[in-house]
Amino acid sequence: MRGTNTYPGGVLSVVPTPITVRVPAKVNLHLSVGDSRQDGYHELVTVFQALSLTDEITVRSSDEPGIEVHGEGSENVPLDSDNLAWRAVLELARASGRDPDETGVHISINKGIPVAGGMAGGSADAAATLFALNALWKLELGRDELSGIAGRLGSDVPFALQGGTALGTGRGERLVPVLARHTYHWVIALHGEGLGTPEVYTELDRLRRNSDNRVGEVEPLLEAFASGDPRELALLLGNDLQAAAVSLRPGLRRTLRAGVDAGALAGIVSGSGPTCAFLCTDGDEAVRIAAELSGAGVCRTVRVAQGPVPGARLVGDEHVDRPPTPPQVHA
Ligand SMILES: C[C@@](CO)(OP(=O)(O)O)[C@H](O)COP(=O)(O)OP(=O)(O)OC[C@H]1O[C@@H](n2ccc(N)nc2=O)[C@H](O)[C@@H]1O
Ligand SMILES: Nc1ncnc2c1ncn2[C@@H]1O[C@H](COP(=O)(O)OP(=O)(O)O)[C@@H](O)[C@H]1O
Repeated sequence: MRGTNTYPGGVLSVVPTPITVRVPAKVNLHLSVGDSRQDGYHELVTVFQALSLTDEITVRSSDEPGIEVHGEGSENVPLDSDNLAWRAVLELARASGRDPDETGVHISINKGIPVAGGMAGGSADAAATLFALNALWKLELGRDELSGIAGRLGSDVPFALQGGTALGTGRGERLVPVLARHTYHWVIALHGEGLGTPEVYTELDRLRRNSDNRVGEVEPLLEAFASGDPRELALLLGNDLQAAAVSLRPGLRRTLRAGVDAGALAGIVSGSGPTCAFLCTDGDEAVRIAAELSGAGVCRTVRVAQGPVPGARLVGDEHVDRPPTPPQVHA
């Protein structure tokens, strides 16, 4: 359902230099969760891929600061300092010596990424806001500085800045790009009600007291990018959080089965779920499988997506090459 959510109810009186940034959703192709750390986080080894489901964030200076959210699921997005985009404004203000109470920024978010779906939509909005404000405030912060600030906002935020395909370690915030030259085709099955990330990690800890099945090593998956064959990749997808998401939402089992029955090479819960992602042989197959899945009654709606796509970037600037990237994990 499409919606509009506005705060604090004002039509803007000043409209200088709006900056619009497009930012992608992610899927974890591999998500290996270690034990719980002292700080409550889990040590991860993950492979992120950025997908062509995107949010658009428009940031402008305004004498009526605030945030508005439009699009799918907007009614479930907070409009106060709980919004990750707003937290990004405050964090960047502090980091650049501004008064967080006097930012004079208005943000408009157009959601295309499912809310609370395990596709890191809130993190994407935070990353896009950092990227946009770096331009609006002419801060000229480099990739590493922005990424450091992003990591303080959430484990998934640095990846939304970077995009592409990347190996994430630590909480998921330490990234190394992975060279994945080929395009992969996905069907994404969305559910009406989201799952909370902390709840899913807690459920995994609970399940592990009785049985401790973990995904294998990440290296075979990294090697599979060389051929670009989705069949090879499909055999290696794995997510430790999947069992926990399915335990909390048993209906996901049916969704995963229906995608594979419809012809997907493999299906996986995306991150903490409940969104499911299905890898397909090619774009035509993805369209066909999406049509079949949407009639199967196992999810709210479906999308077709491709990956990898770039991270946060200015709208209108999509074809401008980025600076050279750091060393790659796989050539
Ligand atoms: C599971 C993943 C997989 O990429 O994403 P989602 O599927 O939710 O989008 C991430 O680990 C989510 O990252 P993100 O949503 O940024 O989480 P954060 O805000 O940093 O943390 C929210 C909560 O998740 C748990 N958490 C998160 C990351 C991590 N490595 N270990 C954890 O245990 C903690 O309970 C933490 O308080
Ligand atoms: N800009 C935002 N977009 C979406 N959700 C947000 C945003 N800011 C804060 N949230 C909150 O974060 C929660 C998780 O949302 P999201 O990042 O979309 O999912 P996930 O963590 O499963 O990938 C939502 O339930 C919502 O309350």
